[in-house]
Amino acid sequence: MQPPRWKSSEPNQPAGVSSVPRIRVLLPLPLAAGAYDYRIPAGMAVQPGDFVVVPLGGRQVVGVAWDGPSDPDLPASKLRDVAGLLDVPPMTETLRRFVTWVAAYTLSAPGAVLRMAMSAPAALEPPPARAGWQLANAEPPSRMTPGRARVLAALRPGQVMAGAELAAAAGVSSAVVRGLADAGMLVPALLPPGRAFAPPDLALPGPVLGPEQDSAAAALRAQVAARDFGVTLLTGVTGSGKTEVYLDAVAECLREGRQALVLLPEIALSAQWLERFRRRFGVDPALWHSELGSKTRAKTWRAVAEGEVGVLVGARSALFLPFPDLGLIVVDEEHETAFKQEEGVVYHARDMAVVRARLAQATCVLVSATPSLETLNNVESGRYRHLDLPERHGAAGMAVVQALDLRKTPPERGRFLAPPLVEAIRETLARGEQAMLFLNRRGYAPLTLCRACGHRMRCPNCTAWLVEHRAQKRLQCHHCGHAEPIPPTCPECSAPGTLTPVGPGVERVVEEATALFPDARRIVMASDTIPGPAAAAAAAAAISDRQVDLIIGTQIVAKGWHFPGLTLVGVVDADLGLAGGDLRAAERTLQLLHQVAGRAGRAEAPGRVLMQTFNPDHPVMQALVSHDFEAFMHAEAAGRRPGHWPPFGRLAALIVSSEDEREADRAARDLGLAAPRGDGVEILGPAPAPLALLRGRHRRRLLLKARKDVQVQPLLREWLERVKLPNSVRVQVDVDPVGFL
Ligand SMILES: Nc1ncnc2c1ncn2[C@@H]1O[C@H](COP(=O)(O)OP(=O)(O)OP(=O)(O)O)[C@@H](O)[C@H]1O
Ligand SMILES: [Zn+2]
Repeated sequence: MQPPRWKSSEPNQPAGVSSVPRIRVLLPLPLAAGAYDYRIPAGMAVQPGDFVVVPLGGRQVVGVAWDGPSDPDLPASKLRDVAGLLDVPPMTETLRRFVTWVAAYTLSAPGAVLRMAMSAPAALEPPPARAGWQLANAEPPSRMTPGRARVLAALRPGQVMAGAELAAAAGVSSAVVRGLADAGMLVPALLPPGRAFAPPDLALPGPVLGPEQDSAAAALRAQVAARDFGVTLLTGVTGSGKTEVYLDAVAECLREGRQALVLLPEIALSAQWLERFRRRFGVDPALWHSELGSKTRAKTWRAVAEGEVGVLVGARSALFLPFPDLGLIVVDEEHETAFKQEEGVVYHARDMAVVRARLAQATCVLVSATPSLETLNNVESGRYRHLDLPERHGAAGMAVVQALDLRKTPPERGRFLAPPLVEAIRETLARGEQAMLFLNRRGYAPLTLCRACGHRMRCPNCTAWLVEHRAQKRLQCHHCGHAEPIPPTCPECSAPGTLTPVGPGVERVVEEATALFPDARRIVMASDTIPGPAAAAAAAAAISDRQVDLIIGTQIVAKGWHFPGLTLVGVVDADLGLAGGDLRAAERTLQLLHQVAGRAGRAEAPGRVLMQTFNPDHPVMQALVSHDFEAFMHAEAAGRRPGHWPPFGRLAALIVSSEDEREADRAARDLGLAAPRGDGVEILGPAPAPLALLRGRHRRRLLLKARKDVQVQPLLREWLERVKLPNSVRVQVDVDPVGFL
């Protein structure tokens, strides 16, 4: 093993009971036990943070030397040796503490969290060295051509250049370079590692900020320059320039020589954001999301660890990247549920961003036009600062929002667009402007029903209806991916041709719009038509270039798009998110509809938003019409405070699941009987989850509701320890649940 570049070669003797030097090593595996002890062999120096190779059973595993004392009762004879040290920058103490913190908060195995911080295994191997050519100290060759002379002149003594680059610099073919090597004039040499990411150009002028933007930006810059922990909520109506303002803080962070991380809820839909970044800094930021190829992942992870990445834009998992000195974390659209990870380690990236910022002595900026009640409550209690941009940038005013009462002006039979909306689209298109129709439901129809017997087509694996996708002529489950052809007869009563689609999905709206506006150039934006970042970028470009008149889509269209020609937004079913009785149903519906509405009228031409609803008097509709988000959130707070619902109390959910229904019931009952009791603690359930069957597993839920001053983690830990469950039963713990399915 070569001495690593990253440390002195002095062997260390960590505190231990015996004279045998030992160290704890955390492995990226979901082991409940946490770190294991290993012996440090003579001549090896291992410090907490070092990436090490250790034996585990019959395997060699890469882990991280961890903090804390080793187990004094473990005899030295039981210890196995650390097998090797990897040539990677060690994991910082900040990141190690973050891993430990997240594990404790979410009740996850520390190794499961560590795995998220080591999510690019290939990055732990040294980057492949590339070979190039260097001048040899040799006699000039007997045959000297002008081409050969140019090659030799292109290289300074000691300089190494790649063959292709050298040939290009000399204007010769690569055969000429090879010929010189054969003649002994050039010798192979290793190229110095190149920079994988170009540094952002801080000399480029940003936009001239308006007075309110300017004072918000100045406050953020000061916070970043203070190099101290602090959280700021940046609010402002859609189109007020929040992005431009926080990019100023990013620039300040780079000037401080620290790294900046920007979390976006859906990085695949961020083409316009990336373009803006490029304009501002002259380079692309590093990216991090689940669709990166493994090579790019490895390259990015390594470059982050080596401090070479100034700005990284990523999805929630980017929080676990090994930044050496993070100075700023921005969480854009902080209210978005996409920041909640629901599988594996269940965590909320917005909340964990605050934790990582605190551990790193960094600034955290939460950005939204419609912040969550959690965040507003933190502003109210003085924990977070608040900066607000009250107006749209430039000439644009806020769009006029109207609720369209479907009871008064219903659509024609079998249609879904009410006459006033149809008329508004017609006028908009006639003016040469763009219109958008939004329905947050994929497919053609959410339900297929037999007209003869009333049978509903359901998923065999989930508590869910099958959704018709007409283009594929299939019924699909949106939870488990089950798909089947549309049967010619009803599977229940065998009546032929009686299966009927009920309700609209976005495909059905497209069908209706096509019939109504056959000449309009349409684009459909749903996850099946916009499968990835490239498709999203192409769609955005086509809309910006005015190659499209009518945009029809699911929540993809609500994202931060800036389409100057778009003046009308029609919401096909504004009531959609209100059903279900979820704690945050109203809040979330408002946030989503506000965001869609915010796409209209962002340039000079005024915008208009029409929301089709059966509840025009609902507080959500009223808040949207009056643009009074604040009053709505006050009312929300007033509704939640007395019952100690979040953010005025704490929640944790246990989801018990098994392939065997009775086993799931038994386990849920046993957990219910063993539930913690006491002052300020309440247990709701067990009860079947709304998705009582999901991917073939029967699911039961228990909810622990506690007063704000109660620490729920120890309660949960003791609770789970009290109950012995069969291995086939899974219990998922969700601290601060966002979804209740
Ligand atoms: N000071 C400025 N000078 C020039 N252009 C600006 C300025 N501020 C904002 N803009 C432009 O106005 C548009 C809206 O700004 P931005 O996207 O930052 O707003 P936002 O508040 O983040 O919007 P949303 O919440 O809808 O995503 C963008 O095209 C942006 O480039
Ligand atoms: Zn299913």
